[in-house]
Amino acid sequence: MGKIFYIMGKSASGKDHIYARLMQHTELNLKKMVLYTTRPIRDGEEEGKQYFFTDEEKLKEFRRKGCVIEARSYSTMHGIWYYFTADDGQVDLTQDDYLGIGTLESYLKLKNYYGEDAVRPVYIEVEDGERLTRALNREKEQEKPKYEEMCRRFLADQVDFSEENILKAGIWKRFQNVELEDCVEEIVGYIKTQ
Ligand SMILES: Nc1ncnc2c1ncn2[C@@H]1O[C@H](COP(=O)(O)OP(=O)(O)OP(=O)(O)O)[C@@H](O)[C@H]1O
Repeated sequence: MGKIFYIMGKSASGKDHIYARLMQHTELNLKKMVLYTTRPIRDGEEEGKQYFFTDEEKLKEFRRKGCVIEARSYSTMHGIWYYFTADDGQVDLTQDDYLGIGTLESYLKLKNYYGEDAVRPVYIEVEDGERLTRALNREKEQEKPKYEEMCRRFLADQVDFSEENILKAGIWKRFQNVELEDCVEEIVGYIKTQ
């Protein structure tokens, strides 16, 4: 039976970078599990790579078909952004292992949908000051930096990823992203034992 390795962590903890590095470890044979979002694409992102960039109409269509596994919305400085996971035929756990990225809430919904044993958490942590520095540096490189949105997410994450919520989700293992390569190696070791 295949597993879904699900990367979680606060904003700018390095999820996208870790995801990309794990996909390069071809010996793990992980397939992509790509979420949908209605947020605008950022410079450097590609359709179907970080997300499927879509609109609310598509979300409604998936809802009508009954294949939305989880959906969440954020009231941002730029309007409401939706993120959702749909059972769109991507995942076949009889065949493969998958790698996904999400929130604590979506992790719980995935476990509910695919079964407790099918979903394994990969929780990434970075010291807050360092993480804010990384977030700011990343934002500065954008053509149109969204500093207010960056701050909103930083504050919202402190609530969404509170210690209480992490423990409630049953997450006991955390991977520290100090040096990216060391962190990736540790996760590779963990995946191989699952
Ligand atoms: N170990 C590291 N050392 C230094 N910088 C890092 C490290 N890991 C990631 N970064 C940098 O931190 C920034 C955030 O990384 P990334 O975009 O992967 O985070 P994320 O968790 O996917 O963020 P978000 O949830 O906000 O999209 C990037 O600019 C990346 O280059």
